[in-house]
Amino acid sequence: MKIAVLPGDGIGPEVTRESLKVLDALSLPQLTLFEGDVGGIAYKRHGHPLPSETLDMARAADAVLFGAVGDPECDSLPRQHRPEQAILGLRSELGLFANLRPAAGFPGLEDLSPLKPELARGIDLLVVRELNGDVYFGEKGERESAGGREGWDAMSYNEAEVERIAHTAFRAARKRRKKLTSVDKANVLETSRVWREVVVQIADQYPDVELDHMYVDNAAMQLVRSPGQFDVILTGNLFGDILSDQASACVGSIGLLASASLGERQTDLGTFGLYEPIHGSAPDIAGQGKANPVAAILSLAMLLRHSLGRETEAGQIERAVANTLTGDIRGADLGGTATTQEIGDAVIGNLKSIA
Ligand SMILES: NC(=O)C1=CN([C@@H]2O[C@H](COP(=O)(O)OP(=O)(O)OC[C@H]3O[C@@H](n4cnc5c(N)ncnc54)[C@H](O)[C@@H]3O)[C@@H](O)[C@H]2O)C=CC1
Ligand SMILES: CC(C)CC(=O)C(=O)O
Ligand SMILES: [Mg+2]
Repeated sequence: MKIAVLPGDGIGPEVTRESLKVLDALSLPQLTLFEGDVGGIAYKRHGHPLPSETLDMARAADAVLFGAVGDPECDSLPRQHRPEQAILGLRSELGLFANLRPAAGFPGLEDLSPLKPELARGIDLLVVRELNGDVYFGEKGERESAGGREGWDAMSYNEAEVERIAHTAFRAARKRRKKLTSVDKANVLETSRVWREVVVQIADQYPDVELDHMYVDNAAMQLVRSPGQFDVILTGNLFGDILSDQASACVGSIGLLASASLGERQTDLGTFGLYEPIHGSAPDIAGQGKANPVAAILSLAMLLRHSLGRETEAGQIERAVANTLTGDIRGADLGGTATTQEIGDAVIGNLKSIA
């Protein structure tokens, strides 16, 4: 079992450290970890945010454990050298087109959600976000216009791209409550019109899954008005990025939500994938011990489940996190005073009493 560990920038190394402590506590046999530079730190050390050694290391592994990238000191670099290009590059180079972002209310945290407790309690959804296309990967540039410099980014989805992510979402819905909401902006965007037509075609193969469609503006509103109505949300790269951050706040904090980015490659152990918290490098709290490591620790659980075939250990970590959150160990994001390290230690303590 080979895991490439890419901690990255800001709070990335801080939360990844806690995940690695949890992994260590599991004492899994035949596990080899490789650590690589990625993001702003990689640019500063190697002149590129995604050095070829890092990409090769990720390719050679069974799974990638990723922290976060992003560094204010790099914000004015040309786009190809910005830290964010590293995560975009990993997603596209590794063919990771399906981003799974589960969001479920944690018992004991209902009062910490900005929503009413009864609404927060009802959240149990999965955002299935397409990760290799959309406006993030379209042509982009700057040109002269009558109004001065004009920035532009092309948005597009082709049928094949929509088909494969739609299959992922329908299959996920089958294992859950069998309800799929496809979120688009088909009343305005050609990209979304093709998206919706393809999703409708694919739905024929999943008659047991109830499909509905929602415009993204309405979806953003419904997510705070009545989040319990959602089971699986299928959407594109941009809308999925935004809606999943919003879902995290509904649950209580962006420091709680994990993600798996999967493609088609199978290994002897499972599906190759990259696992990361949904949050970024949070430079505003980096180096202060204020980062909540739960999202990173739950990302490790997803890694064990999807890429290493370790469902038992994944479930144990999830239970240990849930038990920790029902206790009184809370980080600053949840109104408490526990440090990143203290939260990680508490999860390990709970894990030891479960495993
Ligand atoms: N996958 C990645 O590596 C991502 C990288 N970024 C990058 O991260 C940098 C910062 O971006 P932001 O828009 O500020 O998003 P962010 O997700 O880093 O932070 C947003 C807010 O949430 C808080 N926060 C985030 N994670 C937290 C945690 N684990 N515990 C407690 N509080 C937490 C931060 O302190 C901040 O106030 C940028 O350079 C951005 O491009 C942003 C999103 C994803
Ligand atoms: C940093 C961006 C490239 C993407 C992002 O915000 C995300 O994937 O959540
Ligand atoms: Mg994001």
